[in-house]
Order: sequence, then structure tokens, then C-alpha cells
Amino acid sequence: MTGSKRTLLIVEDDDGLRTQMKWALADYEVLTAGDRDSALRLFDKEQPPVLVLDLGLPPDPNGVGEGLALLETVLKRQPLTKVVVASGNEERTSALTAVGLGAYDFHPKPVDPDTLRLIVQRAFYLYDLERENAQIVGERSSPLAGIITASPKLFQNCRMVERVAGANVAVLITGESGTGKEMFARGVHDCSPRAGKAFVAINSAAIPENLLESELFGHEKGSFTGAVKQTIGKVEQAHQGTLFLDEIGDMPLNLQVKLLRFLQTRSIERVGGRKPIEVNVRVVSATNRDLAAMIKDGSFREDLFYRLNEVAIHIPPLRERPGDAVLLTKYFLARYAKEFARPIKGLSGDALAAVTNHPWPGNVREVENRVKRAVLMADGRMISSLDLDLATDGDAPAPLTLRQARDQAEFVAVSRALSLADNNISSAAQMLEVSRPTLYGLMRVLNVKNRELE
Ligand SMILES: Nc1ncnc2c1ncn2[C@@H]1O[C@H](COP(=O)(O)OP(=O)(O)OP(=O)(O)O)[C@@H](O)[C@H]1O
Repeated sequence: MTGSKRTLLIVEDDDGLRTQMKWALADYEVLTAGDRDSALRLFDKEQPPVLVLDLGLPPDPNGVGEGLALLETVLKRQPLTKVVVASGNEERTSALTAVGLGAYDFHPKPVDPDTLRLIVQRAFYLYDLERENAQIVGERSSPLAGIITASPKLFQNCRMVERVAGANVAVLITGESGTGKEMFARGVHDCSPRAGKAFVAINSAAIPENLLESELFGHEKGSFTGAVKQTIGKVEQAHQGTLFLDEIGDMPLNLQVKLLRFLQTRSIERVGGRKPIEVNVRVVSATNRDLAAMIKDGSFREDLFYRLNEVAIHIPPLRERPGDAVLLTKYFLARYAKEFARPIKGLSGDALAAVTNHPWPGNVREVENRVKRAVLMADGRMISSLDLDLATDGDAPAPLTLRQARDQAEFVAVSRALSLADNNISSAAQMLEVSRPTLYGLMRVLNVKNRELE
């Protein structure tokens, strides 16, 4: 590369067109190739961010197969690459097919130098922006395996988990249903010295009250009708590992007493058993209920609450984590497209807006379920708001005017930048390449709230 010129690869088998394009793009370090194999070799070696591609290449210069195959390989190897496809009037349909496969844009043939320069310039700009975002997201990927977030509060939670994991303290995780409480509980276990031992979960809400005691503490043979053999309870199964008490707010009062006794003595008695058995477990519990209110109305024991709540972690709902819905949608989309081998490339603009506007009452579980279904059901390569079964804007029609479309796009960009920048106005403004006063103005006009600063 010479000086600060940026590298660009032109794949075109026609010498005349190649020369015209080289001339139009003299501001770039231009590499050229005339067929798929030499183009791929150059691409792998030089990694150009932008490609200008003619679809008709030898050995099939009149078809589009070679060009489309090259496009797919390039995007598989370097998904952020921007590929601009050449298109004559009669090749419109193939150019649109290429865009459907992930090409960035097409430029008209014969070459119009000004248009080509503009498209290439925008392609580089978008590439830089996406790479920067990918880096930021990468740097901010959670220290706890599998937790995807851009929320400063969730990052604090992750750091807290890492700090307390080593000490054998009881952790109580609160948050609405589907926010990721079980994931965090597993995080506590995985970061602790008990990681190699059992992680045993028991859900108080899912087990009938009369069976819960035996589920928790086990029973001896013949201790009640149907107790045909000795059974080890969940607490004992978790010996030396972690016991996860899910939906602890649903535990009946009589069992709360027994659980408290276990936490005080660190020993259990199986139902129908006579001797106490010592058990060494780390206890993590979770609930979506308001335990303070339950203590007040007498349905949860205060002494048990203090035993369970040595460290408290609250997971905010998705609607209070700007940017996370989009991040998680993209994450699940990539994951399920791969798992179900579906050729889905991304989200359409209306889907992005719908995801940003939806309140997500079912939190991350709702995102996962909607995306999973959309990946299975979608006809096209891009997931639409319809595939996600989401209204674009509270059942309002999709934006019609350019102004509305622009406002919507700006709303998404501003919310995302604020979220990635931890709501730091200066960094978000820098990311968006606008001044701070402009960003404040945009936030006012678009009604974007800097929620975590409020
Ligand atoms: N930040 C996240 N990144 C990736 N996946 C997540 C995240 N949070 C939750 N999930 C996924 O969402 C689903 C629901 O999460 P989880 O079961 O941990 O929620 P929960 O709060 O325990 O729900 P409930 O209260 O209903 O038991 C799971 O499949 C989990 O893997």
C-alpha cells in the first residue's frame, strides 16, 4: 500500500472497463483480478475492505454464477467486506439477487465515475463504522460465558459475580422473568472453585407442594406411600457444588423453615430418615417476586431472606437496557441460522426499528423465541418485522415519508451509540461523528432518553 491510500479490489474481466474504473478510483490503491481464483488469492492476501465486482467472469462470462459464488465466499471469510456489484440495465435482477446475498450496493454500467466514487466512498465509511462497532462490542463482550449485553448495569453485575464467586457467600438474584437470572446463577458457579462439581437447580414453582420436601432433601425407602426406594434430594446431589433455588419466592412457608434450618446447620435429614447428613453447598437463589413485600405480608420469612441475600444482584428488564434488544436479536439470529442451517443474512430496516420499539415484556426469552421462530419461518434472506411478529410502531404503518424513515433510522443510531458509549454523551457524539450540542438536539427532537443517567 502506498502512503495512506486504502486498498480496493476490482474484479472485472474486461480490460477496458478495468482501466476506466482504475482511473475513476485513483484515490485508492487499486488491485485488480480477472477471475474468481485470482480474486480470492488477492483477497486473502491483502484483505481489502471493499470489492467492486462484475458478476460475469470466466469461464462463464455471460452468466452470473462465478460472480455470485465469489461474493458468497468473500462474505463468509470476511463478513464486514463491502461488495459493490456492477450492473447494466439488463442485469438489474442479478444485481438485486447479489444484494439479497449480502452485496452492499450496485453501480451502473457503463461506468459513471462520479457515482462509482460516491458508492465506494460510502462503502468504506460504512465498513469503518461497522468495524469500530464490532470492536466496541467485542471489547465489551461479557466476562461471563454466553452473556451478551451492552448494558453498563449488566457489566457491573458480571464484575460483581466475578468478585464474589470465590467466596462461599449466598447470592440472591432478582429480576423479571426471562432476564437471565439462571444464566447469572450458572456464572457464579462457573467462576467459583466449585466449577468442576455439580450445579443443581430446583424450581419451587414447578414442583407440587407435597413433593417439594422430598425433592429438596430426599427420602428413605418406605417413608411414605410410593417411596419404593431411597432417593437422594437436590441438596445432597449438589454436595461440593452449587444449589440453585429458582423461584425461591414460591417456596411454601413450612419448607422455608426447613431450608433455613439447613442453612444454619449445613446438614439435612431425608424424609423418614433419622440421622443428619452434612452437606457442603454454595447456595444461589433467584426470584421475580418482591420479597420485601412478601416479608411485610408474612408470606416470606425475614430470617431466611437475610441468609439467602448475602450478596444481591438485580438484573434490569430489557426495556431498561437500551441497545440490548438489537444486540441479542442479532446474536440469536446468527446462532439459530447456523443451528438450523438457514441462509438468513440479517435484519431488515423495519425489523430493526420494530425490535428497538417493542417493550419486550418477556425479556431475553421473548427475543430468543421470536427470533428462533422467525429464522425457521422466514421466506427471504432478511428477517422482517412480520417474521418476528412485531408491529413496526404499535400497529402504525411503516414510515412513508423520507423524513419519518430518517427519524426512525436516527433514533436507532442514537440509542445504539448511547448504549455502546455507556451513555457518555461525548463518546456517543464522537461515534456518531456529530458535536455534543448536536447530539443533545437530536435526543430532544427524537425523544431519546438517556435512561441510565436519569
Ligand atoms: N444476556 C444474555 N445473553 C444471552 N442469552 C441470554 C441472556 N440473558 C438470557 N439469555 C437466554 O434467555 C433465556 C432466558 O434466560 P434465563 O432462563 O436465565 O432467565 P430467568 O430470568 O432465569 O427466567 P425465569 O425467571 O423465567 O426463570 C435463556 O435461554 C438464556 O440462555
